[in-house]
Amino acid sequence: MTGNDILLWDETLFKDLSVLEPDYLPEYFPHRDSQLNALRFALRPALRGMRPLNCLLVGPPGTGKTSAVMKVFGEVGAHAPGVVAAKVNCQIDSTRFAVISRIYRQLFGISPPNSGIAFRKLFETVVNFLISSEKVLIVALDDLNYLCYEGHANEVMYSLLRAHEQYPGAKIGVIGIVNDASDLYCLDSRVNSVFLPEEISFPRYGEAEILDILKDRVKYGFYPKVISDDVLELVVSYVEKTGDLRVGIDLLRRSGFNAERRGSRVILSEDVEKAYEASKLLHLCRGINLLSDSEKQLLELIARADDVKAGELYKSFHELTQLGYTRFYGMVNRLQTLNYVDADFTGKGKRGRTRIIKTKYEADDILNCLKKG
Ligand SMILES: Nc1ncnc2c1ncn2[C@@H]1O[C@H](COP(=O)(O)OP(=O)(O)OP(=O)(O)O)[C@@H](O)[C@H]1O
Repeated sequence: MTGNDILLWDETLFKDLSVLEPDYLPEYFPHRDSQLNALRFALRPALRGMRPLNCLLVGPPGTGKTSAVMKVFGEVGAHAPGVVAAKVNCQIDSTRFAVISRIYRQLFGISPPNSGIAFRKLFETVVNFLISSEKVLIVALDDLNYLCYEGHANEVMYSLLRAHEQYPGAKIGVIGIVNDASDLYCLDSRVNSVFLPEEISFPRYGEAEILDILKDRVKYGFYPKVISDDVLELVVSYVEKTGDLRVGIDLLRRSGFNAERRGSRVILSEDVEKAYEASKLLHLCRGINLLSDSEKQLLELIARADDVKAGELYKSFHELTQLGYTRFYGMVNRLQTLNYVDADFTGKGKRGRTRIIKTKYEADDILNCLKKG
């Protein structure tokens, strides 16, 4: 190591750390042109004062769904004075009152009166504003499945989508964002018959796409020559495992901190390897956090049991939740689809083949995420 390789105490490797923050909305947003265009097309009627087409954005974590909506909302804000947009994170705001409060705050820039006001009153204030100002409202419901888990999805969707029936002249469109369309199992026919969304799919990014996107973050986030092509490729290989770009951005940030901690001017593969231990949990914990309470209980039973036979697992699950076999079976399949568990038929049971269920991650990592959630 030469003197030049050593970082002085007041020096940093980061040219602009904000570029590596999770909520940063990048200028360069490649590989999502068709999804952005589909969104723009669906929202186009709003620019002419009409209700837009509703949309459902579907794709695994970290594939750019939220960012795509924020990009298009930015365009709408800049070019369409007759349209107002609001984004609600349903993980945080999971009741009808919380959703409308969030919308209120984004429309009026102030919090609604917080004591004693009913949902109906708040909703009417929003709708009356839309009617009198002749504005169209677009609401993005991020992680919409959370409203299903909390049992509020139908009332929220119903209020927004059928507002025009009760308040003629109200024009509201909804963009739902989910990881998996089957997460919306709870929507009833009254909602489905008006939601009828344009489904826009966000597939996992491939290796070349991940590299392209991360190169841009490296260019603006770090000083030149902080990360070599080889080390960046190592980062990409880790991201490829999950397809979650958030892991990649987090990995770059943590690797930079690790190199700084060593007092080095360059990020080495050891900094990335060390950072991955923390970053990989980011993906896992976020995914686990999105599961319903019963799915979390089931995953916890599997993680605690090591390898477990399906029959035994069902017995413990039923004792814990009182849920029946059909729900259990559906949840095991979902945990398998999400890649948290293996549930293959192996060995022989007394009455035929047995299904052995085990986690695909370290049980401790899963239990840690469940504890954090
Ligand atoms: N095409 C892209 N170009 C540049 N950055 C991207 C792109 N796609 C995603 N990102 C970045 O990856 C991170 C995750 O993206 P985003 O939050 O939009 O994903 P998501 O699909 O909404 O994830 P989740 O389902 O977990 O909420 C963000 O920091 C975002 O800026």
